[in-house]
Amino acid sequence: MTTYAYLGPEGTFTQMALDAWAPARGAEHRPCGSVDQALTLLRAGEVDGAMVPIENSVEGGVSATLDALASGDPLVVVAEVLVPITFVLAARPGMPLGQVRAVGTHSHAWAQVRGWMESNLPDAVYVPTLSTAAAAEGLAAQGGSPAYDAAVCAPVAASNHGLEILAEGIGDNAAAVTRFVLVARPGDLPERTGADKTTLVLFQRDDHAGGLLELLEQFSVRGINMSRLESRPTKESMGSYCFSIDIEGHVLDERVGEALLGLKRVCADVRFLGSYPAAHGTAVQVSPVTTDAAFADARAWLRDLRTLT
Ligand SMILES: O=C(O)C(=O)Cc1ccccc1
Repeated sequence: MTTYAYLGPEGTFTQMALDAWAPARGAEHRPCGSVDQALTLLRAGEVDGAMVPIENSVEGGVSATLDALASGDPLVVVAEVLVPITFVLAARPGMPLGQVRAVGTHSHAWAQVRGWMESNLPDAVYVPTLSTAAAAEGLAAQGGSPAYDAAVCAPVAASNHGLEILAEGIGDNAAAVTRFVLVARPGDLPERTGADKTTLVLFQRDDHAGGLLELLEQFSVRGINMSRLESRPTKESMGSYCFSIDIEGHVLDERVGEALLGLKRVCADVRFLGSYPAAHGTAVQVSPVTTDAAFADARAWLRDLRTLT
């Protein structure tokens, strides 16, 4: 049976993403305490895949995931799942809202309920936890003096632990969506669907004027749209960054292959983090001058030139 690790414990949004992608009936789901733990199990060959959060429509990239994928033994994204996010504030039965002094949750959840907290619990202290469900679990398990009085979590995490809901729908943006990725060890490439994404991490050769432009023009001249661009410190020295990028297209698309060749020339390193079907399923718009056929025609023309002269 296929085994998947995920950011647990039970009741996380990550578990919802994994359930949506691979229902637990047909696969083993193994909860992990952190993104790093899930990826370590995967790298060690103890699980076949790992579901981890990568990006949120309100708070942006999940640094722990981006950094863990950018270094270490190579891993690749093989699928993405979008999950709409709804938060509740939950506490042990009998705790009134007015007595909540400290709130435990995941940093991305806290960032998404800041406005509600400011209006309703302006003096509440934030206590970070490794996931929203870990906050709910910790609250239920704690003895006499809990580190926090309430948890921001999914409704299912509150009910799993017999917590009472003090407020629901507390997210500042009702349309918030989090993007999760299923990561695997490099192996079979997901098939090309025409609605694909490719994830890359680019390391610059050196710091110079127009350096980022030089990387991005590799996409632009080949008609490739980017759907995410983030700079992350390489952790080597102050001011040293790599770029974590999602583009539209599959590594088997000619225009993507050509862009990768260009990047390989101008970058110190290019880390390929996979090509996989985009969750939205909408076919990538390709201009007539960047289709596979256009690249093949141009290559045939050059081949002829070289053999004729
Ligand atoms: O903590 C969770 O439940 C997670 O799955 C990570 C997360 C946290 C906040 C928003 C989306 C995902």
